[in-house]
Amino acid sequence: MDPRFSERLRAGSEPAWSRAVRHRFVQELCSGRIADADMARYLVQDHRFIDAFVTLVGAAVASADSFAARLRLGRFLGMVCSEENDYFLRAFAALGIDEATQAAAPDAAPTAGFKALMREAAATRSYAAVLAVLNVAEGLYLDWAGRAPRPLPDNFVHAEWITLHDNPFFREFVAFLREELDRVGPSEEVLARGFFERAVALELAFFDAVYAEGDS
Ligand SMILES: Cc1ncc(C[n+]2csc(CCO)c2C)c(N)n1
Repeated sequence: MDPRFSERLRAGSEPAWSRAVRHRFVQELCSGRIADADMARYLVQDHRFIDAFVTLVGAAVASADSFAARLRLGRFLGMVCSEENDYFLRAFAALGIDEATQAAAPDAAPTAGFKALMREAAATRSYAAVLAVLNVAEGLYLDWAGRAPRPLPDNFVHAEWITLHDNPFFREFVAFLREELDRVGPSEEVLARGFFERAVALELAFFDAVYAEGDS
């Protein structure tokens, strides 16, 4: 039997998907051994990612083909704009990163690439294209967070970044995103596959950039 559409896209994105899920950043985060400077560099870039991501979820709300999907995406959007942003503020305070330090860091190349990809997907006005990028941004994070060994690290900066991406609400949301992509993706296969593969490559590059010399 053919695997579901979302799984065919995921399998087609290998080996990049698995390299991202097993990345050094993920290993060091989940063991609590990541250097503060590396975690700080990641979070400053990721906070910029979330800004563009909110635009993308807004595009999903606008392009969804049912009221039920719009409600679900809208509830998720509320969570990202409240609890998740609150984590960043507490983590920045704990790591001693003030607003000036955040503002001084330029976008790393993968951050700029992601912003452009999310804007491009939103501009297609295609629910399938938006879902392809969302499935990567959410599904890949659930995949690594769901494998994190227990107990979680003591430091809340590490532990909460894992539980934000591995909790019942998030699992259900990722399952919903996959069902939606399975339903609307096949009729726009080339478009969906293109966005999916570019997003996986950027996730891997985003993790690599944490350790890139001379990059901020
Ligand atoms: C580069 C990058 N890719 C994906 C995510 C995952 N992510 C972004 S917003 C969001 C919603 C709820 O947590 C999730 C899972 C990330 N943080 N950074």
